Amino acid sequence: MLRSCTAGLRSIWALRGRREGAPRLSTDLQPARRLFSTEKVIHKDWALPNPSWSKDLKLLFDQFMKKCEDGSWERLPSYKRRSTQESEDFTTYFLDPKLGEEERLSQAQLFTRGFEDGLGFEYVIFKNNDEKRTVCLFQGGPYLQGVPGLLHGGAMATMIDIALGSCTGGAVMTANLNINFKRPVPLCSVVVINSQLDKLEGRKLFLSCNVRSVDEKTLYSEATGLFIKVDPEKRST
Ligand SMILES: CCCCCCCCCCCC(=O)SCCNC(=O)CCNC(=O)[C@H](O)C(C)(C)COP(=O)(O)OP(=O)(O)OC[C@H]1O[C@@H](n2cnc3c(N)ncnc32)[C@H](O)[C@@H]1OP(=O)(O)O
Repeated sequence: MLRSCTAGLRSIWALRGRREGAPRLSTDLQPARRLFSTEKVIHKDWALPNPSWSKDLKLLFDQFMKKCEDGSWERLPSYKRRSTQESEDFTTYFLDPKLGEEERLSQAQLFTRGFEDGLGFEYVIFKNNDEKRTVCLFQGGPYLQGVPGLLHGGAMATMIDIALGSCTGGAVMTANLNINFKRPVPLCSVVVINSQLDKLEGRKLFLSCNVRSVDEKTLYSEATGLFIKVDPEKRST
């Protein structure tokens, strides 16, 4: 496991070296990743393959892309910043314009997308709207280490939070997250997070998920979460 991780790292460092002095998104290195405007970093879709993705991750990605062809599944794009509408929902709720926070937050970005390719969180989420469930394919890179050779539990919790959140749609906050860590996850391995919406009660969304190995033989974690739709009539701060 560590050998394959080292090999992966070597290719990551090689890519980093090649990138020095060049624009971060030179198209020869990341042909599959799209740019939607001249504001490169902001609008890049990160939920697409890059050279750090392992064979397992690419294979699963291709399988799910096939499932998207009949419209039953969709791949969720992922940006460093939320869409304008989502940001507006949250900004209205959380930020006091009098405090000038908008300027301070102009550099804010989703922390799972703040790592160089392959070093942190590599993931893509597919959603089945009819079945109210998502599948998240996640490869945790070497900067997410906890116990030597293993993925940090906090990194796993982060991905579980995002995976559960992806089942909700709209502006929600995590109110409660309960995780049972059953087996440690090897660093640089690929896991599959199956999440579903179990119950909707007013503004409360009850969700659950499990985290398994690619061959489904190992159950790494199980979790439940309570998410609350933000109330536009309320301010939290
Ligand atoms: C690829 C794209 C995907 C992208 C998807 C990305 C998803 C990313 C997800 C990341 C999300 C985060 O990290 S969020 C960051 C971590 N979370 C937070 O910081 C949340 C902090 N807490 C809060 O702001 C607040 O407590 C809220 C918003 C959760 C709830 O406040 P509120 O709106 O005033 O609601 P409130 O009236 O208190 O509660 C509403 C109902 O919920 C119940 N309730 C509230 N909290 C709890 C609780 N912990 N446990 C049980 N029940 C609770 C209340 O009893 C009530 O039930 P009843 O009386 O109606 O029956």
